[in-house]
Amino acid sequence: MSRKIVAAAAQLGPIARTEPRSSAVARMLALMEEAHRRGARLVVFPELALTSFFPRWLIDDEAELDAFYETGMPNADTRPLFDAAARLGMGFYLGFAELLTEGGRKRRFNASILVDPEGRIAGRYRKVHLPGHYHPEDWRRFQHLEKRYFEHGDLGFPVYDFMGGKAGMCLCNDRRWPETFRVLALRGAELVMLGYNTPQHYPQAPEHDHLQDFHNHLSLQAGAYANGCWVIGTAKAGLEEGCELIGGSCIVAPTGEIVAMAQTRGDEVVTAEIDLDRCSELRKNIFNFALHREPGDYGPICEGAEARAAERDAITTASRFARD
Ligand SMILES: C[C@@H](NC(N)=O)C(=O)O
Repeated sequence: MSRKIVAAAAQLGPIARTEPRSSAVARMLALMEEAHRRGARLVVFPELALTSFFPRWLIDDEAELDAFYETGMPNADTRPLFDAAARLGMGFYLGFAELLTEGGRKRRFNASILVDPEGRIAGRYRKVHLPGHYHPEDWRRFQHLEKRYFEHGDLGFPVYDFMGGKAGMCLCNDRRWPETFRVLALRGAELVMLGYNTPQHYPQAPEHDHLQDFHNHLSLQAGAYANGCWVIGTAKAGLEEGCELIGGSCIVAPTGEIVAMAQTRGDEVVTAEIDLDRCSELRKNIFNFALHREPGDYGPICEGAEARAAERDAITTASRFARD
């Protein structure tokens, strides 16, 4: 049976700090309808797709911070996306900030979900590689406080049976780490979906600003090729609250070739037919893991896990939000 589906990357332009979720959702619904008109059955939205990219601000007021998070999914604001999925017979990926209370403690994650064409949640992911910093740094033009506002994702990199194939998720900075794609591929992922918010300006090395689009595509294309999987990467793009975000949303074939790419930094849909059976072109040949991979020589990749967890715990303990 053919495993071809038309898929879409649904790029969003900037979302203002005051823009209500209802407006962001209306924009996403319009993109979903457009993707549907082009025959798409799957649509990938960005990271933190419902709000402005709030880690760029130091937000001391806890209620103000909480307002950027979702405490349940679906909720009144996002219900229309789930209803549209069922009505149009389309699956989707959505990135959002997740807030839950466990054991009397607030837990915050940079999260994503997979929703199936019946409008049901079929998979969850919480961002593993959190970039940026914990303490505000005045020298920056804008902050990147993901380490302050999110815990390290506690789900690892799960893979789900989804729309006739095996699918995995990641979020933004995760794509720069080859381990993300490799772990997903070792679990059988044929399609990896991700959303991103990537500033054009990289404060620690501004001499790399002109390379941001290149590094984005380098990571996505290498991830696809070295693991023989399809990759769909979707940006929140454009000038958002004074911070320029790259676009370049794209669909990458298992050969590493970009087969569709956004041309703007605004709301834009790009589509391509993805044939999940094409993964075997790589996985049965140059990247036949069973035949050619040499895990016995990869030891250092997994060393230091306990020390790293202890470092993270120390930061979490220092967090006044976590203490509350
Ligand atoms: C800077 C960082 N942004 C993100 N949202 O993870 C990245 O693109 O790697």
